[in-house]
Amino acid sequence: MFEEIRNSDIVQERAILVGVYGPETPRIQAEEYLDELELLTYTAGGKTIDKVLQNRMHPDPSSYVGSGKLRQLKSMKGEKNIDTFIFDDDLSPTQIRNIEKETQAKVLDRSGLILDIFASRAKTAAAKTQVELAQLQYLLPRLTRFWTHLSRQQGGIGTRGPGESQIEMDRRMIDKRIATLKDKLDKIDQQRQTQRKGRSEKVRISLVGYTNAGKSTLMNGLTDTEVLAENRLFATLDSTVRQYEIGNHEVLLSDTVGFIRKLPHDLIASFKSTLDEVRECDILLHVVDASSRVVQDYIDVVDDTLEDMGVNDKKSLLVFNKMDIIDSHRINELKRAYPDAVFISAERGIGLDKLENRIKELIEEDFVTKTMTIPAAKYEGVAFLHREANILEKKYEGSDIKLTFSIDKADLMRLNAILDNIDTAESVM
Ligand SMILES: Nc1nc2c(ncn2[C@@H]2O[C@H](COP(=O)(O)OP(=O)(O)OP(=O)(O)O)[C@@H](O)[C@H]2O)c(=O)[nH]1
Ligand SMILES: [Mg+2]
Repeated sequence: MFEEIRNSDIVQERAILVGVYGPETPRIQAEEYLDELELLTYTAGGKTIDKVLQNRMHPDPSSYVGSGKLRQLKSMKGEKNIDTFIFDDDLSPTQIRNIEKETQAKVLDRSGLILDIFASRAKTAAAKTQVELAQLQYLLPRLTRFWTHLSRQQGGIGTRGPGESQIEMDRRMIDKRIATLKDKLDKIDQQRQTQRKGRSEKVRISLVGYTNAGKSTLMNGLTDTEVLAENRLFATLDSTVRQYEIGNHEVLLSDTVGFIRKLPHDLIASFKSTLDEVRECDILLHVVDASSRVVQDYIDVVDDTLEDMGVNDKKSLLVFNKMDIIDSHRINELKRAYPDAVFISAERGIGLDKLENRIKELIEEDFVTKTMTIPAAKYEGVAFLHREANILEKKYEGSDIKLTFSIDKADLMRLNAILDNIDTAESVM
């Protein structure tokens, strides 16, 4: 009995997905987008019953699709017992209101859906605060609709929404909450900056990429840890950092939130603290799901998002993942198109050695090998080298120590400052 009630509670919301195609978005691309929207809907706990695409020059400003299509949606709602229409683009408050009025169903747009997923998946305090901030910023311009919606539920059809003054009051309340959340995020930000300072000597590598590309699986494969990886979008919402070694280099590898086409702008802004890990790293590993039909689209979305975040001059390596599920013909095609990329299967552990070698090469690009004879009195310099450099050879010559080491160029400058330019220094490379 109890079980039955539980089951009826978790009946999935039944949704129809709606998109448009036309001169700017060819049909095949629009179909791919709706497939992605279906995965988003599934991630949010909904079930896609049908997908509807309309050929239009532009989305209709008052109702996104044309009025004929809107009537069709309405009749589909009755026939297929639909709860919700989910639109692939962001809708204006007016569009949402008009579509809801005509179809008498719940209407969601892409940003609303993504925010909902983020809200349900946020686990850490930081992620929760960041999502709430983005949600309120999304809600603010839509407040009128929100209220008419509420009052309809409370007072039945025909009840008028609350007066302007009540909306105004609510707006002020939300503004206040937004300010509080921003304060809270500033504090989290400061804490994280302090944490990051403490580990500045290590090479920092960030995994970035489209959601579901396999970033967390790769993190697990490289570092032998267990971060959550699953076939839903946005499995990871906060960043996780793991220390690990490549060659002789100590590396901090971070896994973070994935990107998606049309990620709501408020969301990127409020995830600043999480994404600082990416902003401040030395090397980006851009993970791509090679089994996708639209690989370059995914790469572009990630590159554009990085640019929006102000990240554009980092060393980066393209990593094509999921090689185990694509055929050799396609692999060759990709290898020709992306000659500098590394091809792996994070899940099967294929190609990880090669990937590590490439990472090592990238790290060492910035390294120089030096031999120096350091007088024992300059022990601070010796200590610095033990901390920051790879010591390749060490010989005692009387009270002096002769060291051969490889070191990051920036650290070499710091070393020179410490040693006050010892004149016995000689370069090997
Ligand atoms: N076939 C195959 N599947 C893989 C591979 N790597 C990851 N996957 C699957 O892809 C899905 C997503 O993997 P995740 O590691 O969670 O992806 P992510 O990039 O961290 O995703 P988000 O955190 O959601 O942005 C999971 O179902 C993995 O099992 C691979 O090499 N081959
Ligand atoms: Mg992940």
